Amino acid sequence: MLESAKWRSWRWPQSDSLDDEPIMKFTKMHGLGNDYVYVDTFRQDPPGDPASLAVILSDRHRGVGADGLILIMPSDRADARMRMFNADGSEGEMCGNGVRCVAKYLHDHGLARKERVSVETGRGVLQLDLEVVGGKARRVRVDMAPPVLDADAIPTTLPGDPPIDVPIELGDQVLKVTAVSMGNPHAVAFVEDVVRFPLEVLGPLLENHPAFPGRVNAHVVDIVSRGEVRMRTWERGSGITMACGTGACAVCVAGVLTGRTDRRILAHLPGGDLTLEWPEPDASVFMTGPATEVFEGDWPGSA
Ligand SMILES: N[C@@H](CCC[C@H](N)C(=O)O)C(=O)O
Repeated sequence: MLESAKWRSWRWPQSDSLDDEPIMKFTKMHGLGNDYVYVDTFRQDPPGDPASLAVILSDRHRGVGADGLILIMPSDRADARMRMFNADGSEGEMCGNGVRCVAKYLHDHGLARKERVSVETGRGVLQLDLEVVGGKARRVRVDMAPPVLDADAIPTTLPGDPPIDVPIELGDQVLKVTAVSMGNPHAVAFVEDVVRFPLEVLGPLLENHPAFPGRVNAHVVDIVSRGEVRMRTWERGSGITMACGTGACAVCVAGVLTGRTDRRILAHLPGGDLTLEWPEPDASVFMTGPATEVFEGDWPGSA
């Protein structure tokens, strides 16, 4: 067969397993490029196996393409409940960029048409204040609850409550990490230059380090000033992402605990900026940033 004819008769492989699936409506949203497929289970049944669905939908070549899946569900304690699944199908207790998008969805889609909404998460019920412009929520300020600093609860086997600047070995490198939980676990390392840091190599080593029995979200940070930092993230279960909201909160807390930053900071992430504030030791951390809806779709599609 001529080379050109061979290509004309070749077909993209189709996945048979999708043929009999019922149509599921979804909304693609992101906070600073940290993107998820959102499924509203107020208006349709929840998917039977959200962990497997998260893996399929997140695939950037054969799926919708996302850092994971977020279910927006009815709650008897709040305006809605959120469950989040990483791209590898593991469930995260909390997602800062995700919860801002959930609040925007509740407002813009008429499920809670008000400027203060509550969302039940693995970190408890959180309160979120919306900045509404032209009838749509654009920015959201979230009361992220106080950080968890007890090593067993983070969880980590590193010494200290919390562990502060503890050296750990990653391959042939040593990195000093501060561990904080915002409902989900974070390890923060202050480095010289976040852009030059080999996050794609050391991120997975830190995520899976034995000192973190539940794995960990890994962040590298460099200090611009006492009120401004740059950070990059390797997320547990999703790899490098453009932003991590809970991670930025953990960076704010780690900056204060290590004496490097003030209690209010502007964090520059690859996807944009977040403002973080931890007003006093036992207080909540407050996170402010944008939430964006990109498009709605059906899964599986009609092709
Ligand atoms: N992107 C998120 C965090 C998502 C969960 C995380 N990967 C985990 O497993 O804990 C954020 O914006 O906070």
